[in-house]
Amino acid sequence: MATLFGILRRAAATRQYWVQARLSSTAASRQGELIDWVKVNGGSVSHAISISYPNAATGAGLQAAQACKAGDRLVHLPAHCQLTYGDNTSPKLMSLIEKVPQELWGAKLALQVLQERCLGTKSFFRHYISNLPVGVPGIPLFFSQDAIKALEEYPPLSQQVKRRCRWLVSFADGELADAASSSGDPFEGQRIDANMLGWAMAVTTSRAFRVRGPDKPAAQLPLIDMCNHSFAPNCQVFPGQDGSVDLVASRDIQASEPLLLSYGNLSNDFFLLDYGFLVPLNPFDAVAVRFDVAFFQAANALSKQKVDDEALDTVEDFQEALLAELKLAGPEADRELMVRRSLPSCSPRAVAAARILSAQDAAELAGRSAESLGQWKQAVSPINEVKALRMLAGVAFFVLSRFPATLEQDKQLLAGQSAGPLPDDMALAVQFRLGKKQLMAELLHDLANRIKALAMQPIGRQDSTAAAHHSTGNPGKRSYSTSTAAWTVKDVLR
Ligand SMILES: C[S@@+](CC[C@H](N)C(=O)[O-])C[C@H]1O[C@@H](n2cnc3c(N)ncnc32)[C@H](O)[C@@H]1O
Repeated sequence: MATLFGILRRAAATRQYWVQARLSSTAASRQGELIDWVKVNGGSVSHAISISYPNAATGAGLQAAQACKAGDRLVHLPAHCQLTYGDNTSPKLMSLIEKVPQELWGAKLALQVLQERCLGTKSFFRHYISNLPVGVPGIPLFFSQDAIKALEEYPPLSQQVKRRCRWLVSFADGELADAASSSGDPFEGQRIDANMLGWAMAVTTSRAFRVRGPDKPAAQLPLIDMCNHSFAPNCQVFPGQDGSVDLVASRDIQASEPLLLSYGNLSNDFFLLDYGFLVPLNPFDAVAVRFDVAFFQAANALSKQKVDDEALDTVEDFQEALLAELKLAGPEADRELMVRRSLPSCSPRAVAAARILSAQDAAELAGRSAESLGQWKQAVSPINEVKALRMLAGVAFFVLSRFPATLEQDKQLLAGQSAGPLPDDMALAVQFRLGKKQLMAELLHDLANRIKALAMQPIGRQDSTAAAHHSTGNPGKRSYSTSTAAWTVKDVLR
């Protein structure tokens, strides 16, 4: 692994990203050639758009050279101008593409991109290929060892990076080396190493479109792929019946506004891994938490739960059954819980699990489906809710405390207070993990607010039913008065 990061890192350092803050005359003429290439090959490019350089961080982009109206077609790209694989791919290349696992869809397309690159001036796509960035340094495949180490604070991402690296090395050393030494080499006699394959994969994951659905091969869309990302886009891409693709203004656009597409409602894991950038305070960011009954129970203890702790020491059959319904227990369990930035979507399964594990007996949850237990508005009872919220807060606290560096330490690192200015890859890695900590801190804050809000409410009639049950059905446990509002949740919080 060390070797691969070393190889990719050295390669990134010796190459210049072609997108500079200012447009060099060579780059400008190459882009002019790309626009002409689209036009002479049956496509169209509206005179209302041009290539721009918004800033060094985003690289090049498209912008409106003149005002455009909603619905205006800005680029039309016929099917044969889209770089993809399929019927026209040589059998030798196709057999390599088929050996790539489905989840690495970007690597399948990367092999076709590499073939075009190796064909050089003989390639139909030469104007597109010569406009591609020669490095995508924000993508973690090209990170230094230190930056990878900084990412290891959040294993769900660092493990994916390492898996990709391992696959790149083994595929390049195995399948690609074999292909090079056999007849009909698809790469014109050029040896494709892990670095070249890594470059091509970074190019495809950061620029490919899957407009025809996830089951169809992805495609590079020349020119259209120069649109940068925004969650408030002003353009959309539409596939046509004949295989063509259009870039269309989705609202009126003023002159000199950038043309922006949404790459999808993605978490920062995807933005970093596939595109090499992060969206600060990304509303779709998420933290993966592995569900484990013992972990939730320990979190509960950590939150200093005072009421009925003994009920939480074991998992009763009714709880096990509901957890299995949520696929959090049993042979088909999927224990990954996603905690998302917006609290209402803080993993309904996590909310349900906390309510289930906080229930004192089966009667408390009678008539409730596992699904309804995951909806914030469908609390079991104020008392159960406080216990569940405290459990979730304990989980959030646990997750936060497991990060080796604190939120404050990361902020100091980014401000250059600890070790001076960080190299770009380290800054990205620290920003990424800081985002996860901020998300968990926001969750903790929101849970605390919910607990406080509950504490202000008297327990009403609805809860007195559950309270009555506990007072009669569980003689050993703390008894609740059935008189309306005799209890407030403040009592539970003591
Ligand atoms: C599809 S390409 C867009 C064109 C690209 N900027 C270029 O120079 O050719 C996607 C790449 O653009 C950059 N990018 C796009 N949107 C961005 C954003 N909102 N913030 C930072 N970088 C962005 C990232 O480097 C990403 O990998």
